Amino acid sequence: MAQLILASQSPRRQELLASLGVEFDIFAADIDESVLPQEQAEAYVQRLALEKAKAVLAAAPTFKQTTEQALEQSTEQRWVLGSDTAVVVDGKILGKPVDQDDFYSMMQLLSGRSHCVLTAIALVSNHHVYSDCVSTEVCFSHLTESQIKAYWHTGEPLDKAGGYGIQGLASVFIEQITGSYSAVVGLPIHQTAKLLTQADIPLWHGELQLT
Ligand SMILES: Cc1cn([C@H]2C[C@H](O)[C@@H](COP(=O)(O)OP(=O)(O)OP(=O)(O)O)O2)c(=O)[nH]c1=O
Repeated sequence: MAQLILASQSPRRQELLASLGVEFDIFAADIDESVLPQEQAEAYVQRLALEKAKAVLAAAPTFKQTTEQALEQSTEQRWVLGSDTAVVVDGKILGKPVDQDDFYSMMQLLSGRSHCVLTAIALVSNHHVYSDCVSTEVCFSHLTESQIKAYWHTGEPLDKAGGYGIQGLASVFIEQITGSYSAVVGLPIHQTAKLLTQADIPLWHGELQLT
């Protein structure tokens, strides 16, 4: 078993973390993602990233004891990385669209203007918590009804915050971004590398030292 666990079922996060050249296991967190009353967007994504990581850390001893190899490593410090992404427009937090109507309302809100994408990361062990939150501005072109309809029918929007994937077909609608592209996709590479370095987890299979 690896020293690091990614608490995510997102294939984007898995790819982005793998690009840092770290060994990790994957264990998806199952938590309630409801927004609390009066909760601000930044506090929301930070809370969820931490809750995902802590939920998996709490479950870790159970699956750690499932193999002999794992038992050998049970004294080693284990780290869990959790992350959460939300699209924020006019203070409104957009999660994943629940259906077509929800998706249409999201696209109408995002069309022809800028919005903010917040991604929080939390790296936790039994003794430490390292965290960060990255804000990126994304500007959408004006979207027509037929473009919104065509995009819905691609099947891409459903599992993505704000109902779009900057890395996918929606890239054609994006005029400009200011901030971190990888954070919009789901995991801010630079900031994640910094947290891993704080935790003494080597990058690029041990070939890179970030100071
Ligand atoms: C805005 C945007 C979001 N997304 C994705 C990233 C996340 O996977 C998803 C936001 O939902 P999250 O709840 O942050 O993540 P998730 O449920 O997909 O995965 P997990 O909680 O297991 O880590 O939206 C893109 O892929 N591209 C984009 O441009």
